[in-house]
Amino acid sequence: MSNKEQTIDVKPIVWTVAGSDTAGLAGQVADIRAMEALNTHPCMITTAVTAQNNQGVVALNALSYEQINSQFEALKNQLQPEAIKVGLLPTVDALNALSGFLQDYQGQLVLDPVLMSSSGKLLVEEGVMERYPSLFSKTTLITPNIPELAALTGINVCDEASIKAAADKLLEQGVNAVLVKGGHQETIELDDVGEGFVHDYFVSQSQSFWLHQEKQSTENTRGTGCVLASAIAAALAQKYSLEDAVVLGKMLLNQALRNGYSLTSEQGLQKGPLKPLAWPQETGDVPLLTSNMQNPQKYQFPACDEDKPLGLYPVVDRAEWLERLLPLGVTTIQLRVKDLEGEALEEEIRKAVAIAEAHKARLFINDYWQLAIKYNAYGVHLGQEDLEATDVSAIADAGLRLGLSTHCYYEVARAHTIKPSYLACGPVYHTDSKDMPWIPHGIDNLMKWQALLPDYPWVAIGGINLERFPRVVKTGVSGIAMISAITQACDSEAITKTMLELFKA
Ligand SMILES: Cc1ncc(COP(=O)(O)OP(=O)(O)O)c(N)n1
Ligand SMILES: Cc1ncsc1CCOP(=O)(O)O
Ligand SMILES: [Mg+2]
Repeated sequence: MSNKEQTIDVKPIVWTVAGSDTAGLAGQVADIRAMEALNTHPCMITTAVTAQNNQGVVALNALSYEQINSQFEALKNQLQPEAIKVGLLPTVDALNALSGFLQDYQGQLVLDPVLMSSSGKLLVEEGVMERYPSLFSKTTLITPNIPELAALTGINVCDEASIKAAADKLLEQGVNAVLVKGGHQETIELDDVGEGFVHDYFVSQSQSFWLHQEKQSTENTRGTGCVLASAIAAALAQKYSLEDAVVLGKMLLNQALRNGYSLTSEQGLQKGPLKPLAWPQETGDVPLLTSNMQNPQKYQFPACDEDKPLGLYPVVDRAEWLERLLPLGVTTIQLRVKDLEGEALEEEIRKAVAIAEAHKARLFINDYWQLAIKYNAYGVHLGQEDLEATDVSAIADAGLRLGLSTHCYYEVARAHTIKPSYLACGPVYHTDSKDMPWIPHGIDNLMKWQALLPDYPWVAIGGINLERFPRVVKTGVSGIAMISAITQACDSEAITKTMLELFKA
């Protein structure tokens, strides 16, 4: 036997605490499909054996406290969950069995408050809804649709303001975050929002945003809520942040809706299930993400000369670097000044624009979008926190290119909504040039995002040096950005020339 250490690929475990569905459309069948698609292992705690067909729920056979509790007991020491998805809790007994287990549980929990079937049949006994708040202190995310939000809060949810008020009420009652699903928005008044979009609202103590998705025209929608909540739980189990898990959950849902199928062609009975398949990789599945409910504004930014990759992309802090690097053949460069203001800053930008123009190079100005417009730079590079104080339309209207940083799925969705001229992915490796809360993505993630949004030029940044350079070139990115490998090299000109050659090769 070899003494080489064996590496075992351990799959994160996710529990579904929910009802079964004889018809194989919703409930735990849907949960399992979603959890497996996101590369996690599902364990099942069944709260009710439902008798369903494609017309609806025929019978709901709730399991007893002992029957449910024995399932928790069987799993709790051997197959501990990274995350739990809770669906149908038909009885107070089911809720009590779950509450008992949760007393010592510190992990993630996604609560999908299943109260009614899609045909309007009440699925929970008296007393269950009133006891829901007892689960809230353990709830990472609750995912009500509009009727469920109204039932849980007693608020008449009829417009944007009441969606927000009702979601805030759930936060006040102790849940960590709320995702209000927009699937039932026919019932509410939407100001200035065009037809054809579904709008979901996310809110936590620290953040809120809207997700927008063009409605898919399909009858095969059974199990939609189950797939979404399970996908979010699976993404949490994969250690994604909550915001990322929500975006990934939506992406898997969109994929699943596209791949849904019918079981019969009989009129009125065609409603089939969704089919989540695998890690979402299609551009069309990425939701649009904004801070308000209105359909996202469409911007048009010029391209960065599509036939010419951005190439080696030094990020420098003074205009004099342009004098040194552009004559070597560098065609893209960024001025990133963090220690000047007022006249001195403006002078540095003015000088850099003039030098770049003389060399016909593409100069991006970091952060200072107004000065970039004033001096007519080639483009602006912004991080997502910069966006809050930016008039994005002004940059587009001035005809400047826009590059946006992305560090996670949430930011990828937000950037894609703006449709900039390029997207930057970082940090690819650990960087000492900036304090960053992000775990380095590595080459694999860079390639995953490029494959997800292949229509953008991608720029890799973070910890890229001469040794790593060839590996990054091989990913096919349009540009490779760096600070220290060039600006702190013993011979900046020599390393620049070597990298320019490596990019060409
Ligand atoms: C090409 C490129 N990618 C990412 C960044 C980082 O920009 P940002 O997130 O705005 O952070 P600061 O550079 O302002 O610290 C970049 N500058 N260039
Ligand atoms: C500004 C920035 N944004 C993501 S990584 C990074 C720093 C890159 O610097 P270096 O190339 O020295 O790692
Ligand atoms: Mg910035």
